[in-house]
This record gives sequence, C-alpha cells and structure tokens, in this order.
Amino acid sequence: MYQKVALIGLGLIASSMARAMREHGLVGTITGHARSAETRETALEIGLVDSVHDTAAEAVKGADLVVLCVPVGAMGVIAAEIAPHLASGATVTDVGSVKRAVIDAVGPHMPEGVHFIPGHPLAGTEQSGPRAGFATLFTNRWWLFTPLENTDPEALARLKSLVEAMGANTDDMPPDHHDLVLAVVSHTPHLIAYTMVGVADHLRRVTHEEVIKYSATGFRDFTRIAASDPVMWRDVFLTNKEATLDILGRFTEELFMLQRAIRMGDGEVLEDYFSRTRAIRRGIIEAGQDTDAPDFGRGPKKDA
Ligand SMILES: NC(=O)c1ccc[n+]([C@@H]2O[C@H](COP(=O)([O-])OP(=O)(O)OC[C@H]3O[C@@H](n4cnc5c(N)ncnc54)[C@H](O)[C@@H]3O)[C@@H](O)[C@H]2O)c1
Ligand SMILES: O=C(O)C(=O)C[C@]1(C(=O)O)C=C[C@@H](O)C=C1
Repeated sequence: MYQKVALIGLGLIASSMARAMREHGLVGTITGHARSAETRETALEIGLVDSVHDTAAEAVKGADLVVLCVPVGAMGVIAAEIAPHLASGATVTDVGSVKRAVIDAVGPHMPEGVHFIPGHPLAGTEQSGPRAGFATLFTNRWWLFTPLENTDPEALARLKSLVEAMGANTDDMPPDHHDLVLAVVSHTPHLIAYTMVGVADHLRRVTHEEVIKYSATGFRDFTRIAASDPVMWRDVFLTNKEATLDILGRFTEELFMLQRAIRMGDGEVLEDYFSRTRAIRRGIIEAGQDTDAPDFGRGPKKDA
C-alpha cells in the first residue's frame, strides 16, 4: 500500500504498526527513528524496521508515509525538523492522543504538496517501548481521523485502507469534538487512576504496606492504566487542558454529591445512582465493548 513508511518514535504504537503492517504485507520498507540509541538498536535487532536513523530528517527521506509516534508535546519539534526532507506527495499522519494541539503544532510546518492527516488509534496498553507492541493491537479497534478542511480525499482513503487492513475500524471527527470525547473516555479516567494509586501510596505509609499487599481485584482493575507512561500522560493533560478540566469539574461535582449521600446515610441516593450507572456500564458490555468481552472498545464487529 505504501512503498516506504517512516516511523518516528519507536514505542508501543509504532512497534504494533510495524508488526501489523509486516504481518499483512502492507509495506515495502520501514525506516525508523527514536531519540535514544538503545531504542533504535532494539528496533533493528527485533526486526521492527529495515533501517534506523539518528535523526528523524534522515528517516523520512523518500518515504511516502510518515507516522509521528512520539508524545504529543514532541510532535511540533519533529515536524519542523522533517519538513524540508519530506517527499512531495507524501502523507504525514500522527497517532497522538490529543488532536487540536497536534494540528496546531504540526500543521504550520507542512510543506505544500504534502498531505497531513491527523489520526488516533483508540488502542493501547499500559506498556511502552519497542518490545511492547503486538500485531493485533488494532484489531476491531477504532482509528479516528480528524481531517483538515483541505485534506485530499484520496490521500485520506489510502491511509484508511492501510489501517483497516491492520484490522481497525475508521471514523472521522472534528478535532475539538475528538478531544472532548477522549477527555471523557480516556484522559480523565487515567488521571483518576493515577490519583487512586497516589492515595493508596499515602496510606501505605500509615498501614505498613497493607494497602498494596492486600489490594484485591477492584483496585487492580481500576488502576491498571496508572502504570502507563508518565511523559505521554503529562503531555495529554498539558495539551487537552480545557476539556479535561471540564470533565474533571463534572466528576468532582458528582463525587461531592455521593460523598454527601454517604455522610448523610442517604441509601436511596446511593442505590439510585449505582442502579443507573450499572445499567449504563452493562449496556457497554452488551454492545461488546468491554474488557471482559473479546472486543473491548472496538468498533462494530467485522465480517469473518
Ligand atoms: N500508549 C497508548 O495506549 C496510546 C494509544 C493511542 C495513542 N497513543 C499516542 O501514541 C504516541 C506514542 O505513544 P506510545 O505509547 O507508543 O509511547 P512509547 O513511550 O511506547 O514510545 C514513544 C517513542 O517516542 C520516542 N520519543 C519520545 N520523545 C521523543 C522526542 N522528543 N523526540 C524523538 N523521539 C521521542 C521514544 O524514544 C519512544 O521511542 C503518543 O502521542 C500517545 O499519545 C498512545
Ligand atoms: O488500554 C489502555 O491501557 C489504554 O490506556 C489505551 C488508551 C485508552 O485510554 O483507551 C490510552 C490512550 C489512547 O490515546 C488510546 C487508548
């Protein structure tokens, strides 16, 4: 589908893309760049890429598809560096978890004749680095695109064909709407999970390790995502500030309401709230979009 794909940043998402593209025979060659020499060596050693380069500029030369797979806060600097070296007619996409900030940071650097198409696979794990990826990461998952006004429909269709061939379901969304939706379904939950671990850590000092030692499945299920990469999540909150503050404000209001019900011994409020939210959560499971079901967070099932 593409002759030469350049992956900038060689962590979980890039390595999963490399594996999926190879497994489905979708590319000619894959070049890569990562900031650390160790990551570059690992990527080469485990066969993710055909070549690695010390600079992103070198890696993108002659590529017809460039995928920016670095933390959101690093996208602009990389875009400025690669811009003069991009082939005419090339497509540049990204996999960042926030879209408006990436568009603002990358867009201005993109030369005439290059197709910049922002994207976001709604798939991941709490692991990071080149060894963390796997070919099926995108299977039956959504891959959202936030095309710009002047996005070339043919370039978009070609890129969608690639990610669909990797098993993903695609959809388009305006960038600000994307950032609000993701603040609800991904960003704020990560913040709350990190916070819960912080609370447990604080209590650990008081209870001599018992909180961590006896933390049962509720805590473990709830806080899995708090093992995610700190730099990635720092950048998400710095770049999706308004939407996450909005959702966090709403979350805090609900929490205070429940806190009051507990203080007042108001069982009716608690039971009504839990009944309503359980029904919503069960609806997600029935729609086949739960971790307990085979295709959590994944789009409509594809035909076998
Ligand atoms: N992890 C997830 O669940 C997930 C899911 C969807 C999208 N994303 C997005 O994908 C992107 C990559 O995430 P990941 O999970 O693959 O991260 P990762 O930590 O596994 O990999 C990041 C890679 O970027 C490189 N890097 C970091 N800063 C750099 C810089 N300044 N210059 C050059 N290289 C740099 C690192 O060396 C590493 O190779 C992020 O923008 C993230 O928001 C992540
Ligand atoms: O499952 C996880 O570990 C994830 O955190 C994946 C997850 C998510 O929140 O759903 C994280 C960030 C993304 O941008 C997309 C997917």
